[in-house]
Amino acid sequence: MARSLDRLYKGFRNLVSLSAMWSMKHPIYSVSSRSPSVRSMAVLPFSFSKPWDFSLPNPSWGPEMMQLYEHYNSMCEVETEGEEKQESSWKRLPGYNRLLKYATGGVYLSKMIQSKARLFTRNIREPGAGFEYVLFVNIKEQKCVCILQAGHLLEGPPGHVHGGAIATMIDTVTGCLASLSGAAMTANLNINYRSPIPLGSTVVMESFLDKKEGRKMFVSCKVTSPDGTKLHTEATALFLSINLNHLMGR
Ligand SMILES: CCCCCCCCCC(=O)SCCNC(=O)CCNC(=O)[C@H](O)C(C)(C)COP(=O)(O)OP(=O)(O)OC[C@H]1O[C@@H](n2cnc3c(N)ncnc32)[C@H](O)[C@@H]1OP(=O)(O)O
Repeated sequence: MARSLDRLYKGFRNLVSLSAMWSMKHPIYSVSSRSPSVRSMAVLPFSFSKPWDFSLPNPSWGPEMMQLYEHYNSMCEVETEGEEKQESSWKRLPGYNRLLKYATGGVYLSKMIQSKARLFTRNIREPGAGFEYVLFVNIKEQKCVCILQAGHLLEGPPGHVHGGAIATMIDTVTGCLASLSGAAMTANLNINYRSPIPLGSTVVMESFLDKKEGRKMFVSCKVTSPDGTKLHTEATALFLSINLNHLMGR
């Protein structure tokens, strides 16, 4: 089991480099089926034989979501300086509803639960209904950007996004950043909600690694309107890198 978890995090790191390859060749939803690390990392939300990459555009994405996706996706392309080509430090992270085909987890999980487990933010099948998002990371700058379009199933106050849904996404974005160099868990998350997010709207979530002290990673996150003029939410988080046995209840 510990080995499987290790594969999960290695796989997550692989995704960073794989995503660049995919973004260059997608028709929408196409995913290389040749990579064994990808095949082993996801189960299907639908009856397709390939893992479904939720981070690629679908018809529910509005113009702002598409525009921002294209903006950041174009930054992931290979940069050319004169004759020289160099890999961009931006990568799009593919998004699956499962990180491993066969879940691993605490020793208390039954096989039945494990087989049904799904990533919280990727378990709504109807396009546009829940969390529509795509993550981009800049490894050099230790920065993560998420473009989020919040669907109608995320309602909290009438017509606006639930604070828990916003917290979920902040945890996801900061968590991705903190996990780039290995397994990490949220120890602390502080959120200031500054202005409500209308349902159906698109927001930009930017996360930075502020400080690293041993196992501790201090990460901040800001949620704004696409043009950056409206601040919706601010957060700081503490992540602790963990030994994978920690998740095995040992
Ligand atoms: C790749 C997929 C992308 C998806 C991303 C999704 C990301 C989602 C991330 C999550 O949601 S994780 C789930 C929510 N988090 C948890 O369930 C964590 C539950 N808590 C724990 O498991 C442990 O408390 C934890 C691993 C966080 C820390 O336990 P440890 O035993 O490893 O640490 P320890 O208690 O020894 O503390 C180590 C240091 O951290 C400090 N510390 C620990 N918890 C703290 C806290 N809450 N606030 C401030 N400091 C804290 C602690 O004081 C100490 O400081 P010093 O070294 O300076 O003495």
